[in-house]
Amino acid sequence: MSFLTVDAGLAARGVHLAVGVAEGETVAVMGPNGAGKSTLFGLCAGLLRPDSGRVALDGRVLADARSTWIPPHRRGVALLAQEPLLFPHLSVLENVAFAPRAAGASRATARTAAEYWLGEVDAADLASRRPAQLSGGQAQRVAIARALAAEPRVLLLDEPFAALDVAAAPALRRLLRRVLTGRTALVVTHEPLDAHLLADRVVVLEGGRVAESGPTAELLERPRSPFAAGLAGLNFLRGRAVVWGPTARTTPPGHLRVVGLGEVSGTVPDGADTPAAGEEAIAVFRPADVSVFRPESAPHGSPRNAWAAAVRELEPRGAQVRVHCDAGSHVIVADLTPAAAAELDLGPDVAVVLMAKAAAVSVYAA
Ligand SMILES: Nc1ncnc2c1ncn2[C@@H]1O[C@H](COP(=O)(O)OP(=O)(O)OP(=O)(O)O)[C@@H](O)[C@H]1O
Repeated sequence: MSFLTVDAGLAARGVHLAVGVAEGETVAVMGPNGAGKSTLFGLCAGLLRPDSGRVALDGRVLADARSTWIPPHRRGVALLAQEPLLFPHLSVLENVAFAPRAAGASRATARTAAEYWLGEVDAADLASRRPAQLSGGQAQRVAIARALAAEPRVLLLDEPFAALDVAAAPALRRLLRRVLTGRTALVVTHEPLDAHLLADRVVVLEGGRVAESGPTAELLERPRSPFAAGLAGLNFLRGRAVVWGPTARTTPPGHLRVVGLGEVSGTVPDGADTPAAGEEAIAVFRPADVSVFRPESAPHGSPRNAWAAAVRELEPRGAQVRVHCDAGSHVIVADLTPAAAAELDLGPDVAVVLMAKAAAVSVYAA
């Protein structure tokens, strides 16, 4: 059983989340707006009460839909908000000492603890300042020290870099990497890089449910949800695996039928699960591996995937042009050079044929 176990729902929000976190594990929580990230934190921190299921920490139920309710300050769960919420009238040291004081420590013990944690976040020299005299990055470090001074068993960080300017983020990222090592924590982030640097594992939420979970690198390489595919910058199609004939053709070995698009051929990557016929399967491919043709000049009889599509919009993207296309009921994006986009005279509503070699399409079981 996990150290922190959430298997809890809030019907009014259409949310039911099942998430387990091992002791000492840091988990990145990702997902689009409204996916349930804040609800997950609220359930853990004691800001929301589940109306089904329960939340438990180290075998002790923190909240359930019936009678159990441990109040926030007795859970051993610290929530760090996007904005560092420091008491404006207290010094930095007093802010950090507040947590041990509230837990019953003597003034001297609380002060010693505060000095220790300020040292841990490289903010010892800020001890006598007021919050108004801190930069955003400094205030966030102090807020982290305060959260840690409460000696929480679980730390919840809600987009810790959201309120920081880009210049302050790298130092805080290094700091968090250090303090999160071996700590039980959940971190909401929109950055795959932060998931990779700070967390052991990613949980992706979509529509109030856990869509997928796994090590960051694996999730980006073989996403199983449209959201994770978006993070990885990949086109994503979901369908059912098909096997042709009594002996399935083996090159290319992966085929799936995608509703609203047709058949897609790809290759099962090493280490991925080959889908059985009829099973749900996923195809992903890079926008750079999609070729765009005008219908009249599209090559025929090629073994590639070919989809009739219409350009929806063009988007400049660094040295490339990203072409968003409607192909059946799906959106497929292709990256072209500006010269190629100009030569094809692409624009909204222009009819095109999109092609992708089976070797460039990864197919695996959903
Ligand atoms: N106070 C509220 N009352 C009712 N429903 C809410 C409330 N807050 C959020 N919801 C709903 O609960 C669902 C989950 O929302 P939640 O805020 O947990 O998502 P989120 O992943 O944190 O989103 P964001 O990235 O926008 O912060 C959504 O359908 C949302 O509309």
